[in-house]
Amino acid sequence: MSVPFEKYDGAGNDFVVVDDEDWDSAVSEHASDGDADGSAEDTSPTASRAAFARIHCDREVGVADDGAARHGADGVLFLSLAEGSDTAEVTMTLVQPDGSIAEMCGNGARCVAAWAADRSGATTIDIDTPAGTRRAVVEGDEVAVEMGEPSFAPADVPLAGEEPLIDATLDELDGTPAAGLSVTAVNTGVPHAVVFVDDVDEIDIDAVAPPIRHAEAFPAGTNVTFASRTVDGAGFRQRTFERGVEGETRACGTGAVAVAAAAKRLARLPDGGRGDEWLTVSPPGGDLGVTVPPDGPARLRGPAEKRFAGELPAFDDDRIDGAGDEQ
Ligand SMILES: N[C@H](CCC[C@H](N)C(=O)O)C(=O)O
Repeated sequence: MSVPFEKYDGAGNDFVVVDDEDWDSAVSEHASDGDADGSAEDTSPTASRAAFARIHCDREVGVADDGAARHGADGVLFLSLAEGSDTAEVTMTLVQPDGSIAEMCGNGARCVAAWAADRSGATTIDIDTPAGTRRAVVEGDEVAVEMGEPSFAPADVPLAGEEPLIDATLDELDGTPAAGLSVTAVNTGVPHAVVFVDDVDEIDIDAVAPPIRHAEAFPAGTNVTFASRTVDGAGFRQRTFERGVEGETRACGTGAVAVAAAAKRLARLPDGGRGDEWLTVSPPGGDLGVTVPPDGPARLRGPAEKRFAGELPAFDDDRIDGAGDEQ
């Protein structure tokens, strides 16, 4: 039983894209064919989606690009497209490599818009996410997407404490590789702990990020985004250790917005900016543009490209069951 997919990426943050209709017919065929072992996990779409994501996002043995140079993905985008007259509407569900569902994904949303434009010809796309509906506009090979208003409120991030974390050190990090680092906690659709450093290239992210990612200060966990000013001072370099990927990604859209929002809150924007100018934030995978205006939603802009298409086993029971059992 296989399911068609397309591989997209936004500045190297890459996703397997599956149309919900294709997934649902694979699920119902699988159940009716009696392939299912009869357990709820085997045919329940949610559990099966998690198992599908675990297997095909794996960086060692997951989906391979044409040259098999790179395996896996930063998540699976399950999409449902409704076409209007000159706009399109897409319901987006991002299942991450650990099987978790993320409330929002900035680069994923931009890839969703490119996918919808490729299918419908529309250039304005409304994307329904668990974090709310976000409007995207496709402009050539770039996509700009509204990202809502960043929030530092403890209830929004969310935080365990009553006070916002603004350039704050966490006692619980003492004795860990993250000891002494200051974090600024902001929700840009998902939680981010932003850490400004002198040079992001000097960070041992796999050692320093996990103590913050799992800190008790963040009851829902958090993504960990490091930022340093570019040499010319006009923008920021960015590196993000992502919750749900449990590792560094080549780009993170909500992370780029978090850098701009935290820089604005800490009066670190270039030339004392108010945030309504486009700010370049540069993760390893490519440049992103961000605005964080005083009176409206943040916006994220950058490339979103289709790389290749194919078919993947949806319910290869020998492999999926194993993955499902790990839950
Ligand atoms: N890992 C994130 C979701 C994906 C965010 C990132 N890929 C982006 O482009 O915003 C989380 O679980 O909060």
